[in-house]
Amino acid sequence: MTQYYYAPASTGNLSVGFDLLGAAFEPVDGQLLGDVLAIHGEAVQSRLRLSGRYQHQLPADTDDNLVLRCYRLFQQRLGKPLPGLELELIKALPVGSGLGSSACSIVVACYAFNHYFGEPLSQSELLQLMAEAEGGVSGSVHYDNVAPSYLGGLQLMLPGSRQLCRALPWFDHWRVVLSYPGTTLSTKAARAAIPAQLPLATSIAFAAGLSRFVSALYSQDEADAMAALNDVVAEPVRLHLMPELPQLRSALQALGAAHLGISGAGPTVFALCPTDCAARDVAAYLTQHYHKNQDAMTHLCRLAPKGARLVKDPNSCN
Ligand SMILES: Nc1ncnc2c1ncn2[C@@H]1O[C@H](COP(=O)(O)OP(=O)(O)OP(=O)(O)O)[C@@H](O)[C@H]1O
Ligand SMILES: N[C@@H](CCO)C(=O)O
Repeated sequence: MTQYYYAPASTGNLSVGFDLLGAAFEPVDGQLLGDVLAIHGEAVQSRLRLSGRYQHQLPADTDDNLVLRCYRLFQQRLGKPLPGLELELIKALPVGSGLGSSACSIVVACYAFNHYFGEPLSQSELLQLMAEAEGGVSGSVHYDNVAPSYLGGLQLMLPGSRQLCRALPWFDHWRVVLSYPGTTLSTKAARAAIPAQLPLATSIAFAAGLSRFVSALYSQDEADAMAALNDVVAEPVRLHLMPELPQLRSALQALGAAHLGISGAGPTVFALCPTDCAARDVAAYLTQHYHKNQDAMTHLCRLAPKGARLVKDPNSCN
């Protein structure tokens, strides 16, 4: 019987935590915003079929698809060959979008293989495998998309600790509007814009912003958490890739958004809103002013408490 697995979209950095903070989001209307992987059965040789809204953005040769690359990596990690699989990737996240698209495929694939074969890898072994696979795409290992997509929620990376990452508190009424303009930005290219070293004043401002945000979440000081959201690391050097950001920010703040930031490496933006009403106005504005082509999409979301998991057949009506 076919098994369907799902992993949600994610926003890396969340403005104050470059490479250290990431959140999984889901539309409030109950839609799935993330990739689905179907395991239809076993075969002599693994085969991958592509479907879904953004299948046209994937490499034509499925051998280059991250799903099959992850299956090879998974077998290497186990140190033994596994049977071939009949796979289908339902690609719902645009590639190079800032929504953690490659991470989402990696997470859903690694999670599915581990579940299907009886969970031979522990949670932290699987997370490490996912981060290595993601590092192969973006040029350096970072967990801020794979961790939330795998585990759900808002995740703070803890480099050097055994736990690897920890879920942070949030505000349940916060809404996040994710808007993808339909154009592409390569994560590798956007990472090349980040300087290898930061001046001391920027390093202190970065540490201060992240600490202030995390401490405001723990003390449930909403105003302080919102005020802390200021990107001093990535936005200043990536602004030339997304020059509309300052104008969009002013317009959305006038509509009630508390913050507008770059989702991951962009070009998707995320707007944090304190109410549903403000989020609806912000979503309407972004749909009208930020969409560039037919591939564009805007979703009114909340934090996704759950990450990768088994789901029902997404094509069935019940
Ligand atoms: N299943 C897949 N999903 C996404 N990208 C894939 C997949 N398989 C192969 N790729 C390739 O991996 C690369 C992903 O590039 P990149 O890291 O810039 O995008 P991304 O992860 O979608 O970005 P972001 O994290 O900003 O959403 C592209 O070259 C793409 O063709
Ligand atoms: N932290 C990563 C996220 C990529 O989606 C970056 O900003 O490069």
